[in-house]
Amino acid sequence: MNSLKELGEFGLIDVLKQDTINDHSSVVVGIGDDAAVLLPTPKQLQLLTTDMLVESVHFDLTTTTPWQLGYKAIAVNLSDIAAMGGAPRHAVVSVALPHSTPPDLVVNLYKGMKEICHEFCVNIVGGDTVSSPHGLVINVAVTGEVEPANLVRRSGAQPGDVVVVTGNLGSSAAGLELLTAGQWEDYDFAWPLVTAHLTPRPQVKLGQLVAAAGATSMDDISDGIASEANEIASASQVGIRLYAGQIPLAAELKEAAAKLGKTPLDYALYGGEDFQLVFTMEPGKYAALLAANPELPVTKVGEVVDAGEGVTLVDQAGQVQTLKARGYNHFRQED
Ligand SMILES: Nc1ncnc2c1ncn2[C@@H]1O[C@H](COP(=O)(O)OP(=O)(O)OP(=O)(O)O)[C@@H](O)[C@H]1O
Ligand SMILES: Cc1ncc(C[n+]2csc(CCOP(=O)(O)O)c2C)c(N)n1
Ligand SMILES: [Mg+2]
Ligand SMILES: [Mg+2]
Ligand SMILES: [Mg+2]
Repeated sequence: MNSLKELGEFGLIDVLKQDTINDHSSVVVGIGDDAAVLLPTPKQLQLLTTDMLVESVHFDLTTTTPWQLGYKAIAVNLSDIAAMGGAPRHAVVSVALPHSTPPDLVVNLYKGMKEICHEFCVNIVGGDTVSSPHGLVINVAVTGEVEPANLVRRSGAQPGDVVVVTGNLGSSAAGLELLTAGQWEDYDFAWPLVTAHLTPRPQVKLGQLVAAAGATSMDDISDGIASEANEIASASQVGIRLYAGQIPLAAELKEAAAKLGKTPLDYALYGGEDFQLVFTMEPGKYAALLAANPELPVTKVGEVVDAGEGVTLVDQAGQVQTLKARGYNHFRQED
């Protein structure tokens, strides 16, 4: 397998299609026909989402292995299914490959995808393979299922609800900066941050759990909590008040931020790509959720308030400032 030219489009697909089905019971036809044929679970709502990763915009092949890229391409999509309270089921994967791409790179890309698909019982049931004149592009679309009663949208937050996040925030953005700066291997604190950036774990189990526990709105944190809080506030027609001192930060992020000359909060609020979840819930239900699951990796970071208050951040000194949606934006560099 020396080059894509020798292998050809169809030779490559033949290699890639091995070990792509993890739940045979829901796939009638997988890779190999004009369309996949799937058996949905009766009475479940179908979810469908897609996210694309573009070389130099979302990843740099000098700091990301093909395996890690494959893992992340699926993870970012599973994260959107998690944010609806659903279980992921099937994926289609499209790749645009420069002519010079070594076939091994594509095989390793698929190994990373197959690993996370196996972990979350997702089937790769199709895709598309094309050539690209400039850089590698990978687009994934994923289906999921959710019981109608457990569906969580961005639009259900109510004044009085608590605002809660899973995991820690800001690690991924700091990891990206360490990767870009190079020589991150010299620092003990770098590994968990770099890992958070390269191979984020989608919070599928937690998403389903908090959905069943009565979350009123939910979003995954792809562009930064400042951006997602504004999205929930606008979809729900409410205000949101976040407390800077309550945002969960990894100990390693604090060390890295000191080294990189920024505050950890900058990464946490605006960094993006954490792929944690932010959700809102009536306080009594949140207390019951914590009582039943004392070890749950969740942190209350704020409250839902009336729309008139807008989206604000209360700093450690009690000062209130407007929290702008200053997360990652592909076309705009916000202030
Ligand atoms: N080119 C497009 N055509 C149609 N719908 C789109 C397009 N781009 C985005 N959308 C839709 O707009 C909404 C917001 O998309 P967005 O990509 O911001 O959400 P997300 O996937 O949760 O975030 P991220 O891409 O940062 O992970 C979604 O409903 C998405 O399906
Ligand atoms: C090489 C390189 N440069 C910059 C970034 C940062 N970055 C790219 S997209 C994005 C937000 C989510 O994207 P989307 O809204 O498309 O899902 C972020 C924070 C990166 N990961 N790699
Ligand atoms: Mg998207
Ligand atoms: Mg999302
Ligand atoms: Mg997304």
